[in-house]
Amino acid sequence: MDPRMRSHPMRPPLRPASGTHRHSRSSVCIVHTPSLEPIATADEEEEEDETICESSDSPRTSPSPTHGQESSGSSTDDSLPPYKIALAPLTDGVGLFATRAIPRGAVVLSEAPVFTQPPPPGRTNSTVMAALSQCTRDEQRQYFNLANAHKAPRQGKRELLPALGIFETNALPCGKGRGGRRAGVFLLAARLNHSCQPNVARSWDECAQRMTFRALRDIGEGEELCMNYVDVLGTRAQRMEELRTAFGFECACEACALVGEELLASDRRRAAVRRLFEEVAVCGSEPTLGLRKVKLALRLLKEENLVHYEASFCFDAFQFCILVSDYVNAKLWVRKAWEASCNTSGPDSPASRAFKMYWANPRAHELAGVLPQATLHGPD
Ligand SMILES: C[S@@+](CC[C@H](N)C(=O)[O-])C[C@H]1O[C@@H](n2cnc3c(N)ncnc32)[C@H](O)[C@@H]1O
Repeated sequence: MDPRMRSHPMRPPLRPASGTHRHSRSSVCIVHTPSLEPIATADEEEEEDETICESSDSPRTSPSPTHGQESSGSSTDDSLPPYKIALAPLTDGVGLFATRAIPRGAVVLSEAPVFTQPPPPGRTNSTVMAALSQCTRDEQRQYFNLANAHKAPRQGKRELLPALGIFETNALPCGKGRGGRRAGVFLLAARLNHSCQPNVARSWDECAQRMTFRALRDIGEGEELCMNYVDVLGTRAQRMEELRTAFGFECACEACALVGEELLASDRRRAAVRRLFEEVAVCGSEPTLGLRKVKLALRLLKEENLVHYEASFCFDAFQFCILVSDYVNAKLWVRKAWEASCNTSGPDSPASRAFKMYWANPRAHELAGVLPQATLHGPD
């Protein structure tokens, strides 16, 4: 389960090194996510969307799924689920498939966990069994029909008892409880397979205690809905190794099926984006160079059909612009970051709310005007 807790890397939130609100030129540091302090707190290590509201130990909401809700302007009035469970030919089991076209940003599914568990060592087969005893017969039946990647021992990992094995195969991170970060099983979303070119993003809604799954791009009728269990910026060999170790399967996704020149090009692009992600963070005193790197990363991400990091890079570009008091372009970049964030995690996520706040008032960012004035570029 652990790798699914880190579907993509995020930098820690911006924290002034000295506790002051200004920076010397040499200490300027670009961070990939906004400081959420004015609005909310977030655990950036695992990039969860956690809005300040009731305790995450609040009573469980109904696990009945909802779907087809709106996000940032996309619209559908069809009340039937936009997915169905069907055999997934490239995997051993089933998957979720779109039953109609789903526009980018639309909520595909919103589901409460059937139950949650604390992190190990507080999570054992007995604690999972105890939680299951509180579920209905139908939920128990559905639970024991889910995939189990821990049926047999493999690669130094011991076999797990069925209840725990199913939990570790299917659970997703969902907020913090008293015992630490919790994970839960979502009976429908557990059917989402992994893709290194995912078309669905998940975000945890702390207030509603539900996981929301949104379309990362326009999805066609019949297309399989897939999220990513591990970070997808590695080369195919790195991704395969991680999936094999954690889940014991050989990834059969479109990106991993590439061969020859196409595979080499894909590996090169992903490796370059990962490198740029690191390099951009240390370009604080060279905003022109930093912005060039952001634009290159965005182009490579587009070529790879990867959407996940768009908001993050656009927010980096915003920071380069505000460093030199280019508020016109800063607003264009942070608006783009907001749009991307709404599409992946919804308008109420802490990141989306922070982007919106900086869009309204870019001067509120603590890096504003730290470097001599200049004019940079807006998005293409
Ligand atoms: C959370 S379940 C996903 C749903 C599962 N296919 C089912 O039938 O219930 C995870 C398991 O699905 C399979 N799986 C998921 N993504 C895959 C992929 N890209 N390639 C091959 N198998 C995959 C693996 O067996 C994995 O352990």
